[in-house]
Amino acid sequence: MELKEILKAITIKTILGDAGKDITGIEIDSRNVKAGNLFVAVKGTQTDGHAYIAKAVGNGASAVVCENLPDSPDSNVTYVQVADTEEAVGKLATHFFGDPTSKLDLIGVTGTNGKTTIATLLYNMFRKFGYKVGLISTVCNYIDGEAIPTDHTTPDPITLNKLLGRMADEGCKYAFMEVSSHSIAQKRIGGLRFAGGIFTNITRDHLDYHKTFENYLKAKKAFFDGLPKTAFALTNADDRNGMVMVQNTKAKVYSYSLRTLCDFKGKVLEDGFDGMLMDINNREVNVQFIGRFNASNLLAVYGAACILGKKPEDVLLLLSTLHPVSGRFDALRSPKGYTAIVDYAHTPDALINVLDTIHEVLRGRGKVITVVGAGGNRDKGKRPLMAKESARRSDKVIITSDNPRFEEPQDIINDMLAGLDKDDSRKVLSIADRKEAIRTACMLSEPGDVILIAGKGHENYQEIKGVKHHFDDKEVLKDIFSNEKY
Ligand SMILES: CC(=O)N[C@H]1[C@@H](OP(=O)(O)OP(=O)(O)OC[C@H]2O[C@@H](n3ccc(=O)[nH]c3=O)[C@H](O)[C@@H]2O)O[C@H](CO)[C@@H](O)[C@@H]1O[C@H](C)C(=O)N[C@@H](C)C(=O)N[C@H](CCC(=O)O)C(=O)O
Ligand SMILES: Nc1ncnc2c1ncn2[C@@H]1O[C@H](COP(=O)(O)OP(=O)(O)OP(=O)(O)O)[C@@H](O)[C@H]1O
Ligand SMILES: N[C@H](CCC[C@H](N)C(=O)O)C(=O)O
Ligand SMILES: [Mg+2]
Repeated sequence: MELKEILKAITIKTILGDAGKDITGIEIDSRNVKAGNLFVAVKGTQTDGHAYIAKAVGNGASAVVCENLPDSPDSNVTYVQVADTEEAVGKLATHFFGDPTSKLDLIGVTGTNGKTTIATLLYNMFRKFGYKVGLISTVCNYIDGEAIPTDHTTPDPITLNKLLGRMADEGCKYAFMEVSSHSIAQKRIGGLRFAGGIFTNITRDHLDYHKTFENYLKAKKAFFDGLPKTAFALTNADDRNGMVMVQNTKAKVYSYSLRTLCDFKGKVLEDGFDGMLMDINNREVNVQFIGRFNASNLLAVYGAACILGKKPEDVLLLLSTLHPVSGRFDALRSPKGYTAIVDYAHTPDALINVLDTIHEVLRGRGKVITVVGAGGNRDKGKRPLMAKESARRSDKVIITSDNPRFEEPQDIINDMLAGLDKDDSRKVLSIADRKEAIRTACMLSEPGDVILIAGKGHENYQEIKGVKHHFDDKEVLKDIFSNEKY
């Protein structure tokens, strides 16, 4: 695409050099620049992209968008000066990749918890409706059936627009996407035109980055503030900040709730480890999900599908066929009659959340056995707390290994054990071999009991000293179940 065509997407201050040249790609990382690319210099959290302009040119960049023009410009390169490169990059990228959100409906999901669940369920549901659909999520991205691995919840603006561009080219009608607070604050979603936004909930998280809860909330709210009039904004009325999120949006506001009357109102009529019976807008539906927070997620999915024009009865029918997202409160029933739940909970808060939900459903009718470890070379402060919160909410805890990375598994286990007082210690044992730990939990379980296997969820590996060894909690369980006598 011609440089001057790309530049139509933004307001420029100065231009130095030829604007008629053909641009072969856009990059924000000098290390990825190839011949004929446009390099956009962005000020980051660690360093300033302006320091890498010469490197980008060395790698073949033929044009540069920047806030400060270099002192000694290269005569073969076109320099474009703008007020804010972070603001410009999304707009440039989306224009370069064919303005994908003018061709498909993009729905963003934001909030502290439930983004992956809701975005993935909407993706699954709309595929079942017969559409080609895209998904951008923490676990994996999809262009209809094609899986594309990811290492971000919301990718950088170049990767994101490239993905959306491919989705549009391949005929996707919808794209469902997780919108992280980082991506809003860093304008990774700049230039995208959303057809809808969904808010789940907000609790303390990511304060290392946002510094205060107030800033974190503002980042989330900015997403709704930026939605166009044509979009919908679906919010959770049960969250104390649910209505704050949408108070300044131009979008059409809808709400969902398990407590108050609103557009999409739900109630849990019966719950068990096989699923729930819910009432949604006065219709009953059986769903294969466990726990009140999933009832809330399902309401968001139901609401969004109805707003997107699907008939409530068709939506409910599909809702009943959906399965939990892999490793998110993923329950397996053993032949012996106990339930094992694989969940990605890898923080004290998430463990509290999951264990409290288990007790809500169990209502004292069985024991809870938790198998948990903590990752190596990551936040050490959470280790003792993870052990303590697990012990407080379980009849038995088996402390084991997660991804030890470059640490010794037993050292990590010892850090966890340090969080236990005398009473807690009585119900805790440690088995470093994760397979053995799961096997022991199964052996200790009786019909009606629940085992929580926490921390690794969908991960299918165990990372030890730089090598990822195949390991899958669910596979281990299935193997144990197949040899179980009942
Ligand atoms: C703290 C943070 O969010 N950082 C993100 C940010 O990078 P940054 O601002 O730190 O970049 P920087 O290293 O200071 O560099 C500044 C600029 O110089 C460029 N550069 C740098 C070096 C070089 O040699 N050449 C060069 O051109 C960089 O490409 C960048 O454009 O912008 C980059 C591009 O978008 C992101 O990849 C990067 O994510 C880092 C790796 C990260 O770990 N982010 C996490 C915290 C994150 O984004 N998480 C959220 C939520 C996760 C969840 O809870 O679900 C997510 O959406 O994934
Ligand atoms: N609506 C909810 N409210 C509270 N907790 C939830 C909710 N939905 C899911 N959870 C819990 O939070 C965990 C993460 O869920 P999910 O992956 O859907 O969230 P996310 O917002 O995508 O998180 P991330 O920030 O890691 O991408 C789940 O394992 C589950 O235990
Ligand atoms: N993305 C998170 C998840 C970690 C999950 C856990 N299994 C671990 O390895 O610590 C992290 O890197 O902290
Ligand atoms: Mg997620």
